[in-house]
Formats: sequence, C-alpha cells, structure tokens
Amino acid sequence: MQKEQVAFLGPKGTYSHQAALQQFPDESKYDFKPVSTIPECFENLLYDSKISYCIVPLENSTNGQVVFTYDLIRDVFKSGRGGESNELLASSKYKNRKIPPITIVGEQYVKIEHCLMTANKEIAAEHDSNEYVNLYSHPQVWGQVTEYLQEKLKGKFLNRIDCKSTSEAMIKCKEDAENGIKSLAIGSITGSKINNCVVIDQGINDQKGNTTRFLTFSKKNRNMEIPVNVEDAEKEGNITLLTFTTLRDGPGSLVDVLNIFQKHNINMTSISSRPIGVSGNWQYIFYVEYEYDHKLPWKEEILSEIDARCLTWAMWGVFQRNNDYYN
Ligand SMILES: O=C(O)C(=O)C[C@]1(C(=O)O)C=C[C@@H](O)C=C1
Repeated sequence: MQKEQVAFLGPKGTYSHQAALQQFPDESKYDFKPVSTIPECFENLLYDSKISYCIVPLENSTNGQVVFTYDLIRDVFKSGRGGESNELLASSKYKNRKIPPITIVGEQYVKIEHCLMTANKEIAAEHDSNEYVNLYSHPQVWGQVTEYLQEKLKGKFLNRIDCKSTSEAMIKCKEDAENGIKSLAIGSITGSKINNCVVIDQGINDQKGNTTRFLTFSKKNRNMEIPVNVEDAEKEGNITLLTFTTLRDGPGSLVDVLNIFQKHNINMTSISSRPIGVSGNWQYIFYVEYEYDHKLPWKEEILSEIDARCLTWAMWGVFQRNNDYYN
C-alpha cells in the first residue's frame, strides 16, 4: 500500500516534526516530508498531488498567534488559490461563501521545553566564562524566552539570528563550530540529539507548561461543502473554524456576526483577526472557532444568517477537540 505523505516544517527534530508524529503515529502508513518554511507546507498541500496532509503551528500559549499561519489561511481565503473556480463559488448555495481547497482535520498540542545548546563540547563545559558570536532560533521562540535572554544571556552573544526552524538553528550552530565560531542555538531536546548538540540549559522558556497548538490540514474533497468528514462531525466535542469579512465598515458590523453565535447558543472558543486589505488599508479578516454540534439546525439557519451578514466567508472543516486542549 502506498504511504500517505505529510508535509511539516523540518528538518527532523523540530516541534512541528513532533506534532506530525503525534498526529500520525503509525509510521508504516505515512511518509513525512520536511520542508523549509511554514508557507512551503501549505504550498506542498495545495499544489503537490503527492502530499495528502500538512501540519502547521497556529498559536502558542505564551506568545500567541503564529502569524505566518494565520496569513497563509488568509491568503488562501483571499485568492481562492488551489484551482478553485468561479463556477464552484457561483454554484454554492450561499452567495458570499468561499469553498477553500483545503480543510482542517485535526489539532495537536506540543509542550514546548526550550533548551540552550551549542555544537562544541569544550565551550559547553565552560559556558559561564564564554562569549558567543551568534544565537540562532526560530522567530516564534524569542517571545517565549524573553526573561531568560534578559537575565541569563544578556551581553553573552553579539547577534541574534532568525532561522526557518529550531532544527535549522542547530545546523547553523554546527556549521559555526566547524569554522571555529562560538555560537548557541535554542530548540528542543529531541532536536539537540538528532543534531548532535550539547545542551547547556534546559527548560529555559519563561512560562512552564508553554504549549504550541498545531492544525492538520488535508486536501478537500471539493465536491462537498462542510462537513467533509461526516462521521467525525457526528461525534461529540467537535470544533470548526469560520473565517469572514464583515458586510460593511460601520458600527456593530462585527457584533452582527457574533450575535448569531449567541442567538443559537453556540460556544465560541477563539477569535482572532489579521489585516486583509482587499480594497485598501485597515480591513480585517476574522477567524472564529466554535463548538460544532451536528444536532444544530446550522446548515439551513445559521449558515444563511452568516451569509447575510458577511461580505465573504468560509468554513474550514470539522475536527475533533484533542484531549490535550484541557491539560
Ligand atoms: O521551529 C520549530 O521547531 C517549529 O516547529 C516552529 C515553531 C513555531 O513556529 O511556533 C513551533 C513551536 C514553537 O512554538 C516554536 C517554533
């Protein structure tokens, strides 16, 4: 049997890799394809017919939104990328609805325990007396280790360098060591083992229990509107993501949409926004996640109300709330 392919932010040893293994633990059925950026994860899923899934970080319990991911969702929403035809949009029952070419099928939570490491054993032994040239990590990490950088590492390194992932940070640190440059990297303990780095300090994130939430996307069966995974949708504890732009700019336009949830006693679990700029600045796309109850009359009533109050909107699939959400 041919294995299904899963794109994730690599190289191996990233937190995204860990999330991918959690989502697809049976390695006999899945091949994992490391790609070098979060946008590439989406591109692989949208345009490479061999890729069935991609897994991307969405938010962190300390420093919030992973804006790269929110912006990718927005860009798909905005441009209808992935070959979505106008015909499909026009044939939809709802005049303002967009049908995205990809759908969310799951979520994963990964505990983030950052380690400070170097690729050079000797300098690791005398860490306190050393000064370093470069400190490498993924940009999302800086906001998770602010106190540590201030208190313990202040003045100990010259340059803070953004990398595409925490594993890439370790590879760069290793290259520096080979060239006699003293450098540090921040990433996971698993990554440090895969990349032969020596851990100097463990658990350096400001908030203990710091967690990143990942979403798993799959290619959508484009003949169907929501719910795609009908059997899953009938289970308890489901969540769905709605993205939308408001009908008008005036007072109450967002509240008009949110009132739909209150009216139908639907519990919203998150709300976020990003700039969308369709016809100028200061326009926003909103992202609302809510508890999806298949018993609600939502297909007919709720979706019609959303359609009447949103300029454009899309549903991104129904997925089961992971138990780790409650930990
Ligand atoms: O660089 C990694 O290891 C990633 O998987 C990316 C990422 C992110 O973008 O949020 C994942 C988890 C951590 O919050 C830090 C970095």
